[in-house]
Amino acid sequence: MLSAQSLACRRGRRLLFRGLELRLSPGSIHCLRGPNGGGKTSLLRILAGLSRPAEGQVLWNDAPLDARSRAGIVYIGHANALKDDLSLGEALDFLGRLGGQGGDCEGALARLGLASRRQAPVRTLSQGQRRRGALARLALDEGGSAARCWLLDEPYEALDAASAAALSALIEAHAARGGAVLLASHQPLTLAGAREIDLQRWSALA
Ligand SMILES: Nc1ncnc2c1ncn2[C@@H]1O[C@H](COP(=O)(O)OP(=O)(O)OP(=O)(O)O)[C@@H](O)[C@H]1O
Repeated sequence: MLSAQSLACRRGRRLLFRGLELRLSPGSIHCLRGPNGGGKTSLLRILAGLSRPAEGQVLWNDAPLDARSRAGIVYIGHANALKDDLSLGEALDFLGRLGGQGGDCEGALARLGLASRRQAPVRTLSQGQRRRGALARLALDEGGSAARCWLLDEPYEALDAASAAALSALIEAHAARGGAVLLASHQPLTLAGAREIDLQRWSALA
């Protein structure tokens, strides 16, 4: 599905990693590990097509990633990207449309335990509720036909135990449907069939 060949990443004057090889196949779950500042966010952004690598390339089904194939990727970064002035339902609907996801917003919010907050302005939500709202985008994929690749940056941050369990269930179900998932996390995770990728293997930092 999504793969990387000989990737190198430079931030400012520092080379973070080089020679990175990666293959995210349908049905796979990978957990990206590495120390603070090691380049996990930088790698996810490169894989999502949001920034360019210093060397190497990102491939979608063995062809260079382009605007069309980027539609197959759902990237959820540190920022939740929910507009403060919209209601949660409107903000999710906007994000879903922008990402070419159809899906049922009401059902997606219910999956993350946010059904009762659908009309609430985003600005009135707690940190954990905003994170859950952003992650409800993943539930929009549930009825979709195309198996996408999810790139998630610290998705468990700020989640309570019930929401973390709901997220794990979404990730495992997505992989079972033939989707691929790469998530960066510092937390110990128990996701069925997940493999670890240690970014330090390609580190160029002294
Ligand atoms: N816009 C930028 N300009 C220059 N350097 C940057 C920029 N953004 C990030 N960096 C640097 O790149 C390095 C890697 O940052 P990145 O956010 O990818 O790490 P990370 O592994 O995700 O870290 P964390 O575990 O703390 O989230 C850090 O040293 C950071 O200071």
